[in-house]
Amino acid sequence: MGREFMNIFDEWAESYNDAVQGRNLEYQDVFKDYESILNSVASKASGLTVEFGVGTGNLFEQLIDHHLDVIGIEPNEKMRAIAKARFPKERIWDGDFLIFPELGQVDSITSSYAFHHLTDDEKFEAFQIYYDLLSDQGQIIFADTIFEDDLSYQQTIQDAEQKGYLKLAADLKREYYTTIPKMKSIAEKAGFNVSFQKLNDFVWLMNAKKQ
Ligand SMILES: C[S@@+](CC[C@H](N)C(=O)[O-])C[C@H]1O[C@@H](n2cnc3c(N)ncnc32)[C@H](O)[C@@H]1O
Repeated sequence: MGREFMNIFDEWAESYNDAVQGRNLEYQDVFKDYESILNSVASKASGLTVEFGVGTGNLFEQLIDHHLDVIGIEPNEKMRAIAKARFPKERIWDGDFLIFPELGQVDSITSSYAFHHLTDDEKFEAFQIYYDLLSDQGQIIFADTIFEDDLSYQQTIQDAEQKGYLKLAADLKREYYTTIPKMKSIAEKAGFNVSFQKLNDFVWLMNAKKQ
């Protein structure tokens, strides 16, 4: 289910929006061009759109601004409460990438800064679920930290340690960041054509379309 990191978000919920605005030095490069990254996701979505890992609702807001019919799924109670307070009339439900309320068929599955909470096996499980959930022209549009290869992953951890960014280094070691070749293979095995676009030194846009 990938819900093992909920305690981190219990602590981070209140200050999360400071971090995305660059006020947390360690995460400045991770959140560089944050609003434009979210816009890259929202501008590709169409039709009935689900967002996983809504957090405080920043991508959710852009999806609404793009006039999409959106359902948000967020497992952390504190994060969900913040998003719900911002968008009281919208559908923001408890659930996670793998276990969520019945949605019917959807056209776009979106997420930002969240898919790395699943192991690679869970990522494959999620993509299998999404294949059945999506309409024929449906697509997955995720922005998340992902590395070009294992070497660049290890180098990024070393860089963070050398800069004294110990929280960032611990995060990179603890959570399930993957590489582009691994993610490409996961998506293709689940029946998708996938492309990747680099958005900053950490974050890539992944666009997976049903074959
Ligand atoms: C770094 S925040 C990103 C929030 C928002 N999408 C953004 O771009 O600012 C990650 C979010 O993913 C959620 N999350 C963690 N594990 C998850 C899971 N297994 N399924 C869905 N969401 C998860 C966390 O609760 C948190 O709200």
